[in-house]
Amino acid sequence: MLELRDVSINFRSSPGTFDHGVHHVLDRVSFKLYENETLGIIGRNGVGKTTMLRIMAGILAPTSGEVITRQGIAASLLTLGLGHRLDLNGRDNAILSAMLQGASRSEALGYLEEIKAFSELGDSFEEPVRTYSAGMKARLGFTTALLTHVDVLLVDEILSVGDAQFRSKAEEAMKQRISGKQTVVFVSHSAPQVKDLCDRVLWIDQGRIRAQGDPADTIAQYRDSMKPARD
Ligand SMILES: Nc1ncnc2c1ncn2[C@@H]1O[C@H](COP(=O)(O)OP(=O)(O)OP(=O)(O)O)[C@@H](O)[C@H]1O
Repeated sequence: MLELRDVSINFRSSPGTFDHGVHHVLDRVSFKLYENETLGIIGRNGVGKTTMLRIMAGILAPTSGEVITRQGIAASLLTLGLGHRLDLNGRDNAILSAMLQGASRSEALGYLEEIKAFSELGDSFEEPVRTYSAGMKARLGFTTALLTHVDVLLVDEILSVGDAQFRSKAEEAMKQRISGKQTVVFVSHSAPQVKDLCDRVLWIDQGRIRAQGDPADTIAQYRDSMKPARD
């Protein structure tokens, strides 16, 4: 339902750096995302996992290559720490985020009570988001994205925040969503979460797909690559 074909992306870095001001992040990456699958993306810090999600969401355009989506498919990026208007309260932020993820205004209003209940924000739901702690913002962001319906859910490291109680509730809700008819791309540094939630895993290294396939096998290869070499 979504395909990356020979996608490369370069960012401009400060002039005078060793790479002459151009930072090559993804280098001719190709893969297909199939309907209803949960695809995990793993790799070291800074290899381009978030960048890949942003390309799939249509937020970033690749330098070269194509992103092919079936007509009418909406992909939405579920990420934390972005997208809140600090002057607005939780309720208005939830409406705004739901609409940015493709919901109509009436659909967004229809999700509100469920978002308020799941996020456990209580009266704070009516308070400006600038008064929220990081964990409260995370609850609001996660819940809004979770309860808004999208064709492809792109999940960036969101199951690693919040307190232990909310984290396990969030993970459970995500599992239920994944086991239903939902196509998901999941970026995480947590091997147990990736093994538990994903059907297939891509390992990104030095701009390319280094390995892909069964989650346990791919994670094992990734881990082996990080072991210090012995002579
Ligand atoms: N808008 C941008 N401008 C310049 N460089 C960028 C931009 N966005 C990302 N980068 C660079 O691209 C590289 C990949 O970043 P990205 O956030 O995709 O990595 P990641 O694999 O998700 O990392 P992490 O595991 O640490 O979250 C990094 O070196 C980052 O500095």
